Amino acid sequence: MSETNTIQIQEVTKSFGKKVVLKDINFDIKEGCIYGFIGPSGAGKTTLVKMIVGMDIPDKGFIYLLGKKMPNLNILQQIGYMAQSDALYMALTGKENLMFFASLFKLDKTEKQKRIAYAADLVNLTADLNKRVSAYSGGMKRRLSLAIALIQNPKVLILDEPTVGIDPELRLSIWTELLRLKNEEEKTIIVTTHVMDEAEKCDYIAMVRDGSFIATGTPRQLKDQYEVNSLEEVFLDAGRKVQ
Ligand SMILES: Nc1ncnc2c1ncn2[C@@H]1O[C@H](COP(=O)(O)OP(=O)(O)OP(=O)(O)O)[C@@H](O)[C@H]1O
Repeated sequence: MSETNTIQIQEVTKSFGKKVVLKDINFDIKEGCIYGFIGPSGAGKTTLVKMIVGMDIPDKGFIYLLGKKMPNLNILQQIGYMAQSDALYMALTGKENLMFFASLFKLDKTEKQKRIAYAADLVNLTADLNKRVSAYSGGMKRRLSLAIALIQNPKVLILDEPTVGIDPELRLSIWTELLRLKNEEEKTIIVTTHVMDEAEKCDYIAMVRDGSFIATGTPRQLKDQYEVNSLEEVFLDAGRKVQ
């Protein structure tokens, strides 16, 4: 693992109307590590990842990704983003969706074909690639969205609840692949999740509640610090302390 910061979040605050959704967040994300943003619905996870990707702008503070202040269109090729709701072309087939998104990036023809085959295989969609997306189940659409996030071989992967609606077997194989991408290709990965056993697989965790990071560290550090055996207990204890 390198010590380079791929993402720096500095004093980020964001409100919608009168509601402060993120309060003065400071956090560094190191290259080649998996980070989990864990927290209940409405905690502010999606708002934060959207600002990291550059789809929204902080009211106060800054986000730097690969040394560039976000938002920055020039580094979109380096960011694979999987949103919480699927943004797919329903009338097109899975393959056509992958081809469309691949065409947004600078990839030569052979590379494009290779990436499409790799991404489809990873999410177990190869056999269904010629079906229209309108005929896909919810889980298949999530899997296609994940394949799209990987299509241009980005350095940074930002995945908003990537395994919701995905069966346990495929969930496991997706995690195996995320760990491989980290270990062998030094990808930096952010995952938001409600699932504590997924949090255990992350190198670092930020527990988010009411717009603040209430606890951060490795899973081991957090359990030791709170003297408990599970991340669920850490989350509950950390939540009680800030009340
Ligand atoms: N565009 C918006 N306009 C107004 N309020 C918003 C907007 N986007 C998010 N919010 C509010 O900001 C808060 C944080 O939402 P966010 O989607 O970031 O939470 P989350 O932690 O990702 O939750 P979930 O796990 O349900 O996705 C919520 O109260 C939400 O209603």
